Amino acid sequence: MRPDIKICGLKTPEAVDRAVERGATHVGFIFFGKSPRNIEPDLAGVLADRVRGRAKIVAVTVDADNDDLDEIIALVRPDILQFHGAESPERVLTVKAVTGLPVMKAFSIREPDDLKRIEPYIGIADRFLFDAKPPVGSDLPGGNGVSFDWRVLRTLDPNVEYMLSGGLNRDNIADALRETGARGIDVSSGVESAPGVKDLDKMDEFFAAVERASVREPVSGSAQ
Ligand SMILES: O=C(O)c1ccccc1NCC(=O)[C@H](O)[C@H](O)COP(=O)(O)O
Repeated sequence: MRPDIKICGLKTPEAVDRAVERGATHVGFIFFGKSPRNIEPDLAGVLADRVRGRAKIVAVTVDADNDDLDEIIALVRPDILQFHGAESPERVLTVKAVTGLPVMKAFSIREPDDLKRIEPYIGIADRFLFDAKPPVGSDLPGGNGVSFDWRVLRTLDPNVEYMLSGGLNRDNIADALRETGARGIDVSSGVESAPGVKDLDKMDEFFAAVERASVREPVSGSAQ
């Protein structure tokens, strides 16, 4: 089955349009000043309006305070909040209660023990996003274009809903899907020509690779 596909860090109408034309189920906008993908909420709102109703609008923040979240929600009207910082389960619960929006909570993963950190969020976060640990010296908690060892997810409860993220690209997405069976995938650097610059051809190639991988997918567990 084709996974949900989130294209993250969009900044231009061309990139937003292409992502959704090619079948992105989610489009992500980054609100983090140090990121080359940072976008002002008013521009993100304009871009979101181009595809509203055709793809889920995801607002990505890092330990954002209430004022920043209020502004983003008012101007972007996201369908989902992605928390990519150290937001506590209590913070996730409070934001969900106040805003009525679902929250996808990101975790950086390197080894099996890292998965234990999701436990307090089960039943609270609506979905998880598993990303790689940032390289030493990186200013960014995400969008670093590095992968983690997907075999770590072998021990994960199959009922846990997550998006696989971190260093995905046209060349490794088939292996990633085969190894994890992820029902959602997320990409940023892998469809860029430079940090923060989406490459429409790379985006096309990524979607084509996902299609090929989804067609080849074995029908394990099926009687037919
Ligand atoms: O992408 C960023 O610049 C970013 C900055 C701060 C917090 C989160 C960020 N990205 C979040 C995402 O969902 C990315 O798509 C994810 O980390 C994967 O990125 P990549 O490894 O570049 O595909």
